[in-house]
Amino acid sequence: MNEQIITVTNLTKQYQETQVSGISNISFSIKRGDIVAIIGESGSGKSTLLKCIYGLLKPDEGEVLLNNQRVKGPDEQLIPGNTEMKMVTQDFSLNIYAKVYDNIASMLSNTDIKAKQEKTMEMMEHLHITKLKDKKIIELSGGEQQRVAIAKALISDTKVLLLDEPFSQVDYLLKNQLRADIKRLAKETGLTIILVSHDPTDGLFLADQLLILKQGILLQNDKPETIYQNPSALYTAQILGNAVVLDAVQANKLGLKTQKQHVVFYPEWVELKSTWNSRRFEVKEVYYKGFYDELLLERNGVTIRALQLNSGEHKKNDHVQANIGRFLAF
Ligand SMILES: Nc1ncnc2c1ncn2[C@@H]1O[C@H](COP(=O)(O)OP(=O)(O)OP(=O)(O)O)[C@@H](O)[C@H]1O
Repeated sequence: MNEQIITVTNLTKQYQETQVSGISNISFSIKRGDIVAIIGESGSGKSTLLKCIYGLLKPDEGEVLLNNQRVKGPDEQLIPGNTEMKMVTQDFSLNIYAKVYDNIASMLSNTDIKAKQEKTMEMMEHLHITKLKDKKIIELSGGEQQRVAIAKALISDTKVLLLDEPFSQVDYLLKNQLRADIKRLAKETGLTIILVSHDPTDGLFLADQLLILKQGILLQNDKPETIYQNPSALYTAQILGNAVVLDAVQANKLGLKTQKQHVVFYPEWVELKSTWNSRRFEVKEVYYKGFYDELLLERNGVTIRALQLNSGEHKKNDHVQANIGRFLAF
């Protein structure tokens, strides 16, 4: 069996000829059973790419292969989309007057009623919505509706699940739970998942492969940890983490030499010491974050951020030595 389930080649879709909009010359492939996260700022082309993969939008150039078969565009078939893929959009496409159970079960055939009941109950358990079984969709919160929509997409033995902002409606606790459930489901069932998100932590937590989009261009395509540790552009570091960005003048004031325009590092790359032979910074603010503090440090009029795992160790107005162990220049 082919390891790659999806291959995207030179995919281009422009909405307007004069402006940058849509996506441009995107190529990548996806391994069967992987979770792929598409991350980028608003308007970077994430939904356009997802719709082209699903066959809802016709690309101007390039193609998408699913199991070596070209995905047909909306003008080539009666019902746009693809039967081997399921897409959960932000409007959920549920029958709002029908019950949760019926919405999910409606995806299965009636040939074996017992199997249909068992499978529906099992899927509701996976998504933690068993208690909502007899409620109508209209009576549910946004987050609950989102879980029903995912259950409905998953139950029909789909090969590829496309999720557009899957956790936008759920609270922090449930989001973590759902992310873990989706990861487990993907690994158990061999399902391939492509998700689009504003939230970089979705990609870092969930994905086997991360795609970074900027203005319709694919900037980086790699494992999340590789991209996080080695962002190829300033944009990537900013979008993925809580990166500190200094211009060359500021960097120079801290003794960070560069020929480039910007210096970038993550707060966790800054090492703190209580004694200060050199690199003496003043603690301007301490932000309590639970099991760690984020410190705002200043030296020569330049402010940086650092983490202190030993919460409370350095306090406001203290002086510390801060070594920026590693930085990148762009
Ligand atoms: N139907 C359309 N007609 C014209 N321009 C469009 C259309 N759909 C999207 N665009 C433009 O294409 C670009 C990419 O849009 P897209 O919706 O793919 O971005 P996105 O990354 O999904 O954004 P968001 O995170 O805000 O949903 C944007 O500049 C958008 O304005």
